[in-house]
Amino acid sequence: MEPSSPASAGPLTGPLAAARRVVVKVGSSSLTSEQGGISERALGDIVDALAALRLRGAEVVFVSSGAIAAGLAPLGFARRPSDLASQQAAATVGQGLLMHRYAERFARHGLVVGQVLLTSEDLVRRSHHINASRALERLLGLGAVPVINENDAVATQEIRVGDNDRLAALVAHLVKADALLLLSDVDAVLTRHPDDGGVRIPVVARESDLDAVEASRPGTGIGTGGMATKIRAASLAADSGITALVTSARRLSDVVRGEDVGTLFPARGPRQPARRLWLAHLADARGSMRVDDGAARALRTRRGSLLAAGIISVEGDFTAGDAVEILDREGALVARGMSAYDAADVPRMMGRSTADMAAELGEGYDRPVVHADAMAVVA
Ligand SMILES: Nc1ncnc2c1ncn2[C@@H]1O[C@H](COP(=O)(O)OP(=O)(O)O)[C@@H](O)[C@H]1O
Ligand SMILES: N[C@@H](CCC(=O)OP(=O)(O)O)C(=O)O
Repeated sequence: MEPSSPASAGPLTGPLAAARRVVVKVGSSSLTSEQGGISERALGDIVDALAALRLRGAEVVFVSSGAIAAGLAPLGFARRPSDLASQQAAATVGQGLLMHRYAERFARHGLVVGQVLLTSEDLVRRSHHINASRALERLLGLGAVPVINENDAVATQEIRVGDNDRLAALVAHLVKADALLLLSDVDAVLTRHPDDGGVRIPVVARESDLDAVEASRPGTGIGTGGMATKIRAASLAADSGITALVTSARRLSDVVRGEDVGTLFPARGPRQPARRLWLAHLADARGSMRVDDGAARALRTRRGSLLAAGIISVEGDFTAGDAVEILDREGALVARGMSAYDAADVPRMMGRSTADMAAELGEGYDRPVVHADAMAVVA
């Protein structure tokens, strides 16, 4: 079948209007049946809707869960095992099956897919981050649809992102997407679980719009995070300048047509630099510094740099360039940032002005301990 041209499909409208690049994440619950196994029909509908999105001129990056769920039945598991090794085994089988189906179905629209399996290391380490981004850019440049999942077969507990909603938000940032769609088996974020009579929240413009939302009850047991991980991921995207929409996979074609469905998290503020997002959401803090009230205020209200004069104690064994947590007197997190000095250097700098430090400690001690550009202040 020949695909129709983008022009004939018409431009995107609604929340996706003007979106040049869209990350779409589909959860396991939308791809597999409760008995396990891939639902051919659901998968086919999703791929057709993604192809329609492409034909309307948007580049599509597809984050697909479902590897573990799709691998259960072939390996004889009656339900999702709780141990990591069995989940890894199921994922190796299921991921192959899923990719086979995707390649086949996208080909009907003249589209080629490329599998990209990531671990948190690929996103956390800045050098890997750049590698992943380069590969994805090239794939998109060649007109292919990247199909992304966590590399479950090798992702141990320590290096696991663990939930694909978060993975999708991080990927959206990585590829500088304009929009993120999180698709599940429920049409929107509701005030509470659908079985408890939840009603749709159409827009989350600020955190307080979620005050009345109860999202802790899990879904079917096929997916992992429930609504809570979607809310966190959509908020992460919106905070870093990417509009997010939470709806069901069934409504994807309505979204592509510009209909008012799901829960929209409009982008709040400008796109964040990669380093700040890394610090805020990914970096593994190697230590902490407690600061006095004046320094905590300067960071929180003026987004200033952390000077040695405001530091009252230091903990951990970090070296210059490591991420550290900056805590106020009471121990509440103020910011995360990259220390310009080793932990061992900080005690003799504490309480001194930058000018004194340079005069008394010599060359190399004339910089703030954490520069504002290398810091993400916690909202
Ligand atoms: N406030 C809520 N609004 C919508 N769904 C909710 C809410 N609280 C809990 N849920 C449950 O979360 C489920 C979606 O999460 P999950 O099953 O993990 O999906 P996925 O596999 O798509 O990631 C819904 O099917 C629903 O049962
Ligand atoms: N990487 C795992 C999915 C993890 C996950 O977050 O699942 P889901 O809640 O269905 O999006 C898999 O492919 O099975």
